[in-house]
Order: sequence, then C-alpha cells, then structure tokens
Amino acid sequence: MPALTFPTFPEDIPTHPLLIIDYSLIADRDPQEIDRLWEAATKLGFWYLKNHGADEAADNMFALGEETMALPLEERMKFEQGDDGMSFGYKAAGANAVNASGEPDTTDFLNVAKDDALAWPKIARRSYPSTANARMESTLGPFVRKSLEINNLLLEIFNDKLGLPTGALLEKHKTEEFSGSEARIIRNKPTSSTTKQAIGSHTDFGSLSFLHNRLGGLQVLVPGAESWQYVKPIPGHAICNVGDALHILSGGILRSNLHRVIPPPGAQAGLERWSLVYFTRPGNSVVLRALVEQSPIIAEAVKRTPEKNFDTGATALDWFTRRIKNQRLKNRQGPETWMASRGTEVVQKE
Ligand SMILES: O=C(O)CCC(=O)C(=O)O
Ligand SMILES: [Fe+2]
Repeated sequence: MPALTFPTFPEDIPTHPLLIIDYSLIADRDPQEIDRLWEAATKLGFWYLKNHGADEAADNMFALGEETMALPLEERMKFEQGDDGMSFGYKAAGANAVNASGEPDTTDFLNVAKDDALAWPKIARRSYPSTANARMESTLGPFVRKSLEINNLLLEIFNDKLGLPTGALLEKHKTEEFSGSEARIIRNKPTSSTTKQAIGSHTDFGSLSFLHNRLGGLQVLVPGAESWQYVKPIPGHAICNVGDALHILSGGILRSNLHRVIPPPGAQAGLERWSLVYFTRPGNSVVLRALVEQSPIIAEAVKRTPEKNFDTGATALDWFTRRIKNQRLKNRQGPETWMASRGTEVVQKE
C-alpha cells in the first residue's frame, strides 16, 4: 500500500481554500450546509467533503493500485485502453498529451467501469488485470457503490436547487444504463522535474468527480486568477468537483473548472504520488444539452448567456469518446488534435 504517513504539505506556498462541506449534514438535508454546497458548486465547482464514510474503501483501492502497478508492464499492457476512445482499462505513462504541443503525461492509471464492478462475476464492458479481478467483490464493488451513493445524493441536492422535477438528474445517470462512469487509480512516478505536468490542464468529462489524494500536486485555475493554485490534501477529506456534463445540463449554473496535476511540492517532491477518483458520468444515450424544458431556472440561465452553446448535439458516449481519443498521442496529428480533446473550457473563459 502507498505509505500512510507523508512529509507535510509545505506551509509557505499559496493554496486555494476550498469550502469544506459536511456530508453528514447534507445527508440530513441541512439547509445551511446545502447553501454552502451550492455556493461551492456554482462559484468554483470544487469543494472538500468530510464525513463521507468512504475512507476505508479508498484505502483498499490504493492497495489494489499498488498490486496492479507491481505487475510487469507487459502484463498491464494486455489491458491497455487502446486508441479508439475507450477509457476502461490500463493507461500507460506517456500515452496522453498534456498540452497542444504534444508533451507526454507522466501518470499511469487503471480505470474500472462502474458497469463491470456492479456486474461481476459477469463481464459487462471489458476484462481487467488479475489484481482487479481478485478485488472486484471485496474492494471495487464497495468503493463503486459507496461513491455512487454519495454522488447520487449530491445530484439530488443539485436537482432541487436547479428547480428540476424530482428525479430528473438521476434519470440522466441511471445505475443500470451503461455509461462512462468509472473508478480510476492514478500513479505518478517521480521525475527529475518539479514542474513537469503529470496530467495536463483539463475539465472533467462527466458530471461529478469524487477524488482522494494524499500528496499535493493538484492545482486549480480559479476564475479571474492569473496563476494556478494548489489544493492542499487534508486527511479524511475528499475533493469533489463538477464536470462538463453537469455544467451543460445545468445551462452553465454549475461550474466545471480547469485543473491539472504537477509533481508534489516542497518536502513531498520526489515521492510517488497516488490518487483515486470515482467519476459519475451520464448514461451513454443521454444527449448533452441544457435541461431548459424541465426548469425555468435553467432556461433563464441559458437565455442570459446567448454567447454560450449549451446544446452540444452529442450523446455522453460521443462526447466522452471524442475527448479520450484525441488525448492519445498515438492519434495526434498536430495542435488541432489537442483542441479536439477539449470540453467546456473553451466556452467558459471569463
Ligand atoms: O490526481 C489528482 O489529484 C486529480 C486527477 C484528475 O484530475 C483526473 O484524473 O481527472
Ligand atoms: Fe480531473
């Protein structure tokens, strides 16, 4: 398992203070806490979440990560995600671009589909390394189910705040429908550079991301700010953020913010960095457009911003496949390939 104690995050570098949201208060439908969550999700689109009850499941996932990355590379490569825009499987370090000039990323990760974790022992989408199979029942299933419970509750809260009919957002994220929803375990091996991007600047593709990290390196580009700011990991606190799909469905009310990963700073530099995410993404068939017919609040928001296009004409599957495919360096032709991997960041500049 990745080390449990780490050198502390340096005191002397600026960090961005995210709002800390108490999941247990949200579960009790505490109106003040819901207002704080709403503020976080609409202004920056990032917040800390405490009392979520997923720490043990997350620790087991980190153990699975370590076991998987200890397999010979040749073995991991049998499960590589490939170049056609499928996300599930193993992604080798250097397979993706981090910017328009085609610099390679430095992370490798394993993505396991929600559909496979829930269908086990049946194979729903694809097969995985033996280490993942061995932990489907004990580790992946519980982590995926817990993450789904948390993200679905957050979707219900946003649903009400957006003035949507009960169940409208959950309808777009049906557990039974195949989707791009997945668990991802990420490893960043140290390099000699302290600034090289591990994961390039991006917005997340789906609706909600539930992130666990132990070391620094995650940075956000806060609206109106000139430079990137670190988000400091706090033990027991997950980091949650809104992705492009929810930004679009909400007519831009919920913010999908740019972020990236660089090597850990200060005394943490030189350490292997592990992180873990559960991505909730809409069902494959869901068309990504603002839900204007279902909510006057969303209709109003879209009317206020005629310069932005909240009707992509794409299904979640198409949107997702396009972005994954064009990140892959094997598919790169030039800077236009990077542009083709972009999401709402191109319309969100403020
Ligand atoms: O590793 C992190 O802290 C963030 C990872 C991330 O942004 C992603 O996988 O989309
Ligand atoms: Fe991300």
